Amino acid sequence: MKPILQVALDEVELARAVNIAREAVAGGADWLEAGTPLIKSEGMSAVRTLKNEFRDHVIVADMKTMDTGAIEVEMAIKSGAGVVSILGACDDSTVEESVRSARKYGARLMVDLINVPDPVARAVRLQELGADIIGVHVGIDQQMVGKDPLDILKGVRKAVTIQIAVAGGLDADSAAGAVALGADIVIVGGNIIRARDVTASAKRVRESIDSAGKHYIVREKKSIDEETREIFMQVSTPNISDAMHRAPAMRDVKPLYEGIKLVGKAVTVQNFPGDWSKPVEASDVAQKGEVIVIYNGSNYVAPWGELASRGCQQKGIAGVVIDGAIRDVDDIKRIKFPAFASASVPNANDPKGFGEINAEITCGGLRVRPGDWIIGDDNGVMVVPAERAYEVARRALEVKKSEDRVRTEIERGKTLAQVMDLYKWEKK
Ligand SMILES: O=C(CO)[C@H](O)[C@H](O)COP(=O)(O)O
Repeated sequence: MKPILQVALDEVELARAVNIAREAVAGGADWLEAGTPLIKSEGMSAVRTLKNEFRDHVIVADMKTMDTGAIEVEMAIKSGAGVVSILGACDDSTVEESVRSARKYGARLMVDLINVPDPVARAVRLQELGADIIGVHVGIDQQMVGKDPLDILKGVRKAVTIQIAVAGGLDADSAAGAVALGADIVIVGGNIIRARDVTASAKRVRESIDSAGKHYIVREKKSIDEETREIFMQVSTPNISDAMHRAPAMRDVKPLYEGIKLVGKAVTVQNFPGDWSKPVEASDVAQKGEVIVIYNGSNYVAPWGELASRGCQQKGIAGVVIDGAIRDVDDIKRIKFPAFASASVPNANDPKGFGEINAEITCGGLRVRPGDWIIGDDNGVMVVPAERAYEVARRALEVKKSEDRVRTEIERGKTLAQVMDLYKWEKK
């Protein structure tokens, strides 16, 4: 049996969802899911509209029901859903009521294991209760902190015989992995619906799952730091700011030249104006890929210049960020060493040995601790606390994906206000 490709329409605008669904169907989507955000925003009319537009496709209503199973399942089925999804975390009585309703009105019941403490035991129980499909699902917020549905799938597959659907940040590669591990249905949201070319992206997933048994190779997982760096290299500082609830960048700290992309963990320096020992000694402390971040305390005397930059470049240090002045701007530009500063002056003064390396500092108005992630580009410099780096990177990537989709719609002739339906979402 060919695996089923279910595309989750996690949109808030019905018209956009329908357009995306059309493109996804052209790429090979089998089932279309009215995602929870769409249902919350548009209600059952989302399910009704999808059914009317796509008569030959199964419409899945991702109700995420936690209580009153009978009513919610009934209303979804009567609106056109062929599959209704409820939460496995609910009470058994809610599952039983949902099963009764699904049987009565002729649809299948999917039960979603999102956030269930013991997914294997719960899956066994849900099968006993009459669920038709088990949903192995790692939610979007959980994905952002590194959880992976494929880690749960193996155990659940061994424990139940009913169909299994898998969801949670799947792309062409991991969707194939899910099929290779025994999934019958793969649910893909973001990686299809937010792609610049939805049809091409759905097609990639389609081909990948259809040949999963033959070609799938389990890839080694990268370290969190490696993955974090790779993602930060792909996103912009505006993406990161948006991902951090519009957090500010370093104030007045600007790139020395256009086109810099700086990513790395911070080695910090608290300096005193008119001294340059500690900033330059930090080049001996910093490792390959790290960023030296200096609070200099003055825009009128530079603790850093071309020679320090050359030494760092030789060692593979990613760059320097200075709240304060820099010098030798022309030479630093010529050797293309990534540098950000708030001013440039010719004078440096003397090395004296005051200050401290790897203390907590404030740079451009932001707190920076050793090991925090620093990301700089043409827009400015963002600081991401070490303990949230992976999560912020993943969220920034989601922001980028959403923007890619919005860009496509603008290129087709709409304004940003129209694409986002800004008027509807103004605060009332
Ligand atoms: O139900 C959901 C979130 O709760 C999503 O629809 C599901 O996770 C699929 O989307 P994605 O592929 O973006 O994770």
